Amino acid sequence: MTDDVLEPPQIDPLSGSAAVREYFGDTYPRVLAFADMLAAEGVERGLIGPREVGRLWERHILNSAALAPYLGDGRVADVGSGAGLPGMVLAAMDPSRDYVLIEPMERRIQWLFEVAERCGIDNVLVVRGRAEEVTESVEADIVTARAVAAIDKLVKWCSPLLSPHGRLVLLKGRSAADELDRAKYTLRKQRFTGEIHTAGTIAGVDATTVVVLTRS
Ligand SMILES: C[S@@+](CC[C@H](N)C(=O)[O-])C[C@H]1O[C@@H](n2cnc3c(N)ncnc32)[C@H](O)[C@@H]1O
Repeated sequence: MTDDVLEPPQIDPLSGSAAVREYFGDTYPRVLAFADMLAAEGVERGLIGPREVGRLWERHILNSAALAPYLGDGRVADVGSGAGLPGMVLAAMDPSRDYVLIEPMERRIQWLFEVAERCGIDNVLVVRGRAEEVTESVEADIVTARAVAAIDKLVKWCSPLLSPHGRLVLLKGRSAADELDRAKYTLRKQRFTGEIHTAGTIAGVDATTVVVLTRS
């Protein structure tokens, strides 16, 4: 048996905190509705591990939100949305534009539809497929992704989805610099330049690493 099985789900102390409410402002109720649904059903539906419930805001909701300042204008497609991270969080924070959530697994697609409906996040278009299979039907100015693949692969899969001067905005861990280095031939071939940013959200929550790849 693992710790995951033995540890009961906990309530994330950040949920409902003044800092979180202030950070999300008017969009807090939509973000909260999604976070509550993920906390209530995510483990049973195989979307998150049991230990994630007690750290949902720091590790997942705020981590996803950290991408928001790097998006810029244009159409956004989130590749490999899974439980809705980061795409559903970003859509909940930004109701005035549409987000395309691309995900190949039927079970996760069903989840994303239910979240959109039950949480009133009606600015998402959920598309079933792998990124490299939907290039005929999706065009975006910005592609986001978290925990889907290494940068080299993501660029190969996602650049056909992007408009000519489009950007990839990726949540990455400490491996960001190594991944960029390993992707250098692909980046050069596809005319991307990369920047690494340290992106914070609220005080006391670890900053995360955001990689922005811009095509010239
Ligand atoms: C580890 S999960 C991460 C999910 C979510 N982005 C997150 O951070 O929690 C990876 C997700 O990418 C999806 N995926 C894998 N390969 C993909 C591809 N080629 N195109 C789109 N999605 C893909 C998987 O189905 C899965 O939902």
